Amino acid sequence: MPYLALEAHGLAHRYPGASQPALHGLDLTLHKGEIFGLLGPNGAGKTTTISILSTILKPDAGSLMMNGIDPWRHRRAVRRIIGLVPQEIALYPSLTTRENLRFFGRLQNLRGRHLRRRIDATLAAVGLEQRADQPIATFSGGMKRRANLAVGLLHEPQVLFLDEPTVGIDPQSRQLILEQIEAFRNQGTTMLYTTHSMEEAQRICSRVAIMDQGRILAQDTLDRLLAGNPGTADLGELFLHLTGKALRDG
Ligand SMILES: Nc1ncnc2c1ncn2[C@@H]1O[C@H](COP(=O)(O)OP(=O)(O)OP(=O)(O)O)[C@@H](O)[C@H]1O
Repeated sequence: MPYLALEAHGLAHRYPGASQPALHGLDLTLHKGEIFGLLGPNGAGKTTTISILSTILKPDAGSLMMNGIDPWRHRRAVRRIIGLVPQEIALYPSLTTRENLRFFGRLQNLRGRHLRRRIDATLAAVGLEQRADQPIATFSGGMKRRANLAVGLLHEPQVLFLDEPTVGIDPQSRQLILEQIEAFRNQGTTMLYTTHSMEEAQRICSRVAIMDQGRILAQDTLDRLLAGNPGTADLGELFLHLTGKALRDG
């Protein structure tokens, strides 16, 4: 039985004023050192799940353990070991990459020489050393995505949540980000990754969950999911079979 980096049971959430819950009793496990793909059409509940797992949003019901720690009782300790790369670019456009990293690093209580070392290491990890002192506003979409990724890595999280980190970028930047994500996995980082791309999920994820309308419909290795659903040749067909929708509908 692999060591679990994260264990969630029965997570439920309804946004104020919404007629339907965004999540209905979701169960999810992350094995230490794996890339886990969370797939679903628009509105399935992927971002809501990530918001709860990264302790930004409190669920109405359910339990969550992260590396054996209850994040609701020990939020500060848990926030030291998790990182979040949000779907929206969350950077100050008029500041340089280095200035953004310094600002967010201080928010994470990194200081002095350690912060400077982490900024240099993170800039190298995302391939932005040469652009470190240029304002984010001058960057291409792919470079902004890489800078966004850098912020999530600054404090060397053990568990990293990535919400569509390759959305809307050119194939070269996408390739670079996927290679970086695989490199973090090789260094032992556990990752939960949301995407609309079946090619990406097939390439980098050891296990996937397919969700729709706030529910997980299936969760396993790709091989076992395909074996358990005869007649489905790949992830796209499995997704269509389970949800009645094409994977990329947005
Ligand atoms: N702040 C909010 N207030 C009210 N409803 C919300 C809010 N955020 C999300 N929702 C609703 O909750 C449901 C799940 O949304 P969520 O953003 O988690 O889906 P998603 O799978 O991440 O979608 P996408 O692929 O479009 O990012 C949707 O019906 C959405 O309209």
